[in-house]
This record gives sequence, C-alpha cells and structure tokens, in this order.
Amino acid sequence: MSAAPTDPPPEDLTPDQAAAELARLAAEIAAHDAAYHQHDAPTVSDAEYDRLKARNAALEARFPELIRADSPRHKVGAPPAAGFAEVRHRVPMLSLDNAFDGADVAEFLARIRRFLKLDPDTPVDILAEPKIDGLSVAVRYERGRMVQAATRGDGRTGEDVTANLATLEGLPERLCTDTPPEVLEVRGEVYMTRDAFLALNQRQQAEGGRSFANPRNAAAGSLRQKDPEITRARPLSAFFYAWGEVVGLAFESHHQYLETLAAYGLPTNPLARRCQGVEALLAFHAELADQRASLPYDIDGIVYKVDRVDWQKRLGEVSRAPRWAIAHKFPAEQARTVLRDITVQVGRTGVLTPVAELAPVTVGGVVVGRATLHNEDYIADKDIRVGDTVTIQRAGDVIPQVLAVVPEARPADAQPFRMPDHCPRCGSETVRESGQAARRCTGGLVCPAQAVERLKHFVGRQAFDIEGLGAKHIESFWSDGLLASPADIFRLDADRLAGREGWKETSITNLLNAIAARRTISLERFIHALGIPQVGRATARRLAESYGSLTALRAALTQAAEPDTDTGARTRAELLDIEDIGPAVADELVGFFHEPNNRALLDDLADLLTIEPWQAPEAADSPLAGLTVVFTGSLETMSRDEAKSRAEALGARTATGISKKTDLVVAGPGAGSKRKKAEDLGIEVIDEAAFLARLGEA
Ligand SMILES: NC(=O)c1ccc[n+]([C@@H]2O[C@H](COP(=O)([O-])OP(=O)(O)OC[C@H]3O[C@@H](n4cnc5c(N)ncnc54)[C@H](O)[C@@H]3O)[C@@H](O)[C@H]2O)c1
Ligand SMILES: [Zn+2]
Repeated sequence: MSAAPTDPPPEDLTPDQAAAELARLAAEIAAHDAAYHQHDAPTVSDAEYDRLKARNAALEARFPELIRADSPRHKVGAPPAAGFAEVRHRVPMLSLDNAFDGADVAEFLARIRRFLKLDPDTPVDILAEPKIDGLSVAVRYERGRMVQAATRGDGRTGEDVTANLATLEGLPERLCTDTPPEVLEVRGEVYMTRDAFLALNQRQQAEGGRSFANPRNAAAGSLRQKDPEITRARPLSAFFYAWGEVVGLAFESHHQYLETLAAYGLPTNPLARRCQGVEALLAFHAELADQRASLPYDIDGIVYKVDRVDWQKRLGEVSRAPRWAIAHKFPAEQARTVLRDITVQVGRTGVLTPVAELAPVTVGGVVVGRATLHNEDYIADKDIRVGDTVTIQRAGDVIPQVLAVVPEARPADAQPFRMPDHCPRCGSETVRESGQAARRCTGGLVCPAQAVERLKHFVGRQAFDIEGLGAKHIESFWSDGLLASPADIFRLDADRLAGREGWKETSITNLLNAIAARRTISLERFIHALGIPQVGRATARRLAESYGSLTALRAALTQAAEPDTDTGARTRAELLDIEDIGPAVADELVGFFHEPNNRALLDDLADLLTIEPWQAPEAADSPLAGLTVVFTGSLETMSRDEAKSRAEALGARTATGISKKTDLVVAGPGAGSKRKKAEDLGIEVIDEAAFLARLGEA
C-alpha cells in the first residue's frame, strides 16, 4: 500500500513526531473500526482505511519501541454493540494479514516453508478461496442441531444473532447426517448478493429508510438487527469456510473439511481451488479478478490457506491473524475518462458536495458516469477542471472517486472550478466556516434539500414540541406539498387535512389544537427551533437572555454582518462576549440572519406567532436560583426535559455530569453511578417528591 503523498517517510520523523502520529492513528483507526463494525456505516473508503493501517505499520516498523498498548495492530473488529447479548468465542475469531502483490505472496509461501523447515521438494498445497465481502459469523451445532450464532465482534466476544440467523435461507437447522459431531462450530461469511442489495436500497428509499453504501454494509446492517423479523425480510446468504470449536469430527485438510460441510448441507463456495506454488496462486487471483465483476456477490480478494490441518496447527497465529493464511486483496480499479461537468449536490444537512459528471467508462466491469469530488479543497489541490481527462478509481464497494488529472490532456480553455456561492437547490447563500472543508447552504429552513430534517427539528420536543406531528407525518406532508416551510405548519387547516389516509376527524382536531397551543412560544425555544448549525438549546437560551426579543436579536445580527463598520465591530464583539459563542457560532448566526430567504421566513413566522420576549427567572427568591442541578434515573410525574426546563425557569443551571460544581442531584429509580458519585462528593441528593416540593415553594 502506498502512503499518501503528504506523509513524510518514517525515517524523516523524530521519535516525538512519530509518537504523536501513532497516537493520532490509533484514535482515528479505532473510530473507523467502530463506524464500520458497530454501526455498519463507514465514513472512509476501505482503501483509505487500509492506507492508515499501512502507515501505522510502517511507523511501528521504524519505531518498534513506540508501539502502543492500544495499537491497531493487535485489534480485530470492534466490541459488540449495545443491545445484543454477548457470546464469548471459545476459539478466538481472527482477522487476516494482507498481501498486495506477487512479492508479498511469494514471501508468505517462503515464510511457511522456513517455519515448517520443509525441504524444497515437499509440496505445499494451498487452498485458494474468494474473499467474500460480508461479515463473519460463527454458527454452533450441537449433535447436529443449530443452537447459537454470533458475529465476530472483537474476536473474543461477539454479538448473539441466533434468532436473526435462524431465518437465513439455505442455513440448515439440522445438519444432513445421521452421525452428527458432538459439537461443530462452523464459521463463514454472511453476505448479500448485488441484486438483493440494489432491490433493498430501492425499497428503503421508497419507504424513506436508510440506504446502504454497499452490499457489505447492507448485510451487516441487516443481520445486526435487534428485531429478527427485520432480518427475515432481508435476503441474506452465506458461505462457510472455517471452524471454531469441534468435538467428534476429524479432518486432515481444509478441502476435506469443506467437502464435509457441503455434505452436511451447508453452503460452501464452489470457486475454491487447491493450488501449489506462487504462479498458480497468482494465476487464480488474475482469473477471479476477471470474473469478479460478473459474480453475483462482491469479493475483495483471494484468501490463501495452508491446506494441511496439522501444518495449520504448527504455524499457529500472531496477535490478530493466523500465520497459515493471507488475504491477497484486489487492487482498486482505475480508469481514465473525460470530466464533462461538475455539478453540486446538497445533502440533508445542507453540505454541498461537488460531483464529477463523467463520460461513462467501464471500471472493473461496472459502468461509471459519476464520481465524488469530496469538497472544494480537494478540487483545488488536484486542480481538477471541467474538460480534463481524469483518472478515476472504484474500490469495489464505495462511491467512485476522481484521483488525478492527466495534465497533458488539458484543453487550452479549461477554467478552475468555483463552488457556487448560492445553493443550487434554493438560491440561498452558501458559506464555508473557517477551518472546515465543507461549504453549506445557509437556507436551512427554506432549502428543499434540507427541509424535512429541519421541519422535524422544528416541531421536536425541545423546540415547538407539537404533539402528533411526527417524523412520518412531516415526510408525507412535505412530499404532498402541504408543508414547504415551518410557517406552513401554522397554515394547516381541517380542509386540507381532510380525506388523508389514516386521518380521522378527531386526529385532525387534535393536531390542529396542538398546533394552536404553540402559537405562543418563548424566544428561547423559537431560536432553538430554527436549527441554526451549532446553536443548541443552551446557546439559544443565552441569546434570548442577552437580546431579550427577536427584533433586538435580528437587529444585532444584521449589524454584526458588517464588521468593518464601528457599530458592526461593536455588535460582533458583544456577540462574542456571550458565553459559549465563539467565532464559528457567530459566523453561523450572522450567515443565517443575513440570508434573505431566512429573513422572509422570520417575517412570516413573526406574523403567525407570538414570540414571547425573554423573561428573567425570578431568581433571587427561588430555592433553586443559582444552583447547578443534575437529574439522573427516571422521573415519574414529568419528562426529564420538563424537569430541566422548570428548574432553569427558576434560575437553576442544569448539567448532565456530576462534578464538584454540582449543587443538587435529583435521583429517580434506576439512578446508578451518578448517584453514587454525588454521594461520594457529599452533594445533596433528593428524590422526585422533594424536588416537586421545592418547585412548589417557588
Ligand atoms: N472503511 C472503513 O472505515 C473500515 C473500517 C474498518 C475495516 N475496514 C475494512 O475491513 C477490512 C478489515 O477488516 P477485517 O479485520 O475483517 O479483515 P479482512 O476483511 O481484511 O479479513 C478478515 C476477514 O475476511 C473474511 N473472509 C471472507 N472470505 C473469507 C475466506 N474465504 N476465508 C477467510 N476469511 C474470509 C472473514 O470475515 C475474516 O474475518 C478491510 O478490508 C478494511 O478495509 C474498513
Ligand atoms: Zn439550499
């Protein structure tokens, strides 16, 4: 694996620099592991992830004394996610070392011969199997009956997915044999075929659900469901190729084991082949690389395994991978084509992503017409221009990306690309915060790309808190044109809602009443409801407290938009004086209130609503004034949000964690470690009834 062009060679680093980079890599790789293995939602491509791992390995090779206890080299996967019962693997489930070229494969074979001290005439059978891009599972059969299934987890402890896997088609509940072994834990890979993946994504999109980046994530996300019924509805498949605990079954070679599994009725991969010598392995690798695009499922390489089981045992394992096997990955597939245009997509959070519109080209058997360009810095760094001939890469699974420009092929009139300063979806201004690569549309509340997310936030519990207007209703109202902006919520009437599926007269009346009840709203909630990035409940409260009314807030932020004037500079300084408001938050606020689309909406809302000016809590004579209060455990008579806001209304501050600054803890049933910590620190702990009594005193 090549290092990124910007990585200095390890030899050039001082030990301090190397230690700092190793620490950063450990944290970054652990975060990617969690995203990938626990949440089935990677945030970087596998190629990028592999590059980080390779960089880590290169640094560790140069500075072995700096290898960290939490080094990624020791780790397999990620621990089980919350919500699953845990299964302890009696035989650990390992990962595999990687080979990237013929030299790596030759070295793998040579190492085996050296380790086993084989003389040159002794043949070494290697079983080569496609490396299925899915997730590993262990399925335990006792006396021929399936009793348990688990994911790999961190290799020692996995997640119990017995009920989920029981629904997998083609997985026998009983092994097809009259003489089943006492215990047989078969291991293999659960995957989703490409067709099933495409169909699932289409269905998910139609239903407004989450779509998956690739079949691997779809398989993992589908298997690791808390509700087995959901798994049942997802078409999963499996191939088995390994074993864990085995009692009462003997086999001498890997291929013999696979034959036994097939005879038992377990799915095994028909493409596995026994080979000898590096040439045969590389030929098989090349053959499958050609077939790869036409296989019904994704593979990301070939796994080579020593066939003889006694040799496997002698070879054993090193930290996280066996010595007797290696994964020979396929290179990412690349092609050249012409960049016809750069379009800009707006995501649900308002982030603008430039997209390369390409002259369609086949990459590894798949026609690619678009590729991501990530963000404007990426385009500028590589100086990518419309009309250029570019190299693109498809790493099997992720969205193709533009890697580089072919400079000799640039047309004379090619112009550098500029990100639009207005949103292509709604025309609002776009801004880029200092220190961030992403540019965002500031028209949050009026931008169709963001509308649904923002509307959901707007009616949410911490904002307008409109009961009966849930996420599903928002989506369906929005797609039917009933709601385009938050102001439309207050224009809904019985006529427009009548006749909608699932809406009886009473539910319409209830919804309209709930909306009417919110026509008067506190300034603090109103600001929070606007969903301005980085402006949460606490910041909204501080703004309300500092400016008092919406009119005053708008006036200040309009002035702060002109920092070159005296008044502008002063108002900006005042804004920055408010606790928790730094330059980035100030930019967000100014950008939001500056955007004409947002201003029109605010005018609209001000007409429809009564926005109550800030009322200072009558702090002095309240028993909670000035105290920092933490709620823990469950409350019976009110929600935690309500308890917090009532405490705050009486001049208290609320916090989530216990510290020396905490004055009072309200603990309900189920309060665990926080209660203990509070008691240890000698902080007053009261129950809900006592809390209510204090509210009553106010
Ligand atoms: N994009 C990300 O953020 C991210 C994060 C973590 C991991 N990853 C990717 O996941 C992989 C690393 O994870 P890993 O530890 O599972 O290693 P791995 O996928 O490289 O190899 C080990 C796994 O291969 C699987 N496998 C498939 N077919 C097999 C066969 N025939 N025989 C044996 N094993 C077979 C098994 O599940 C085994 O656990 C890399 O490809 C990495 O790029 C990506
Ligand atoms: Zn927009």
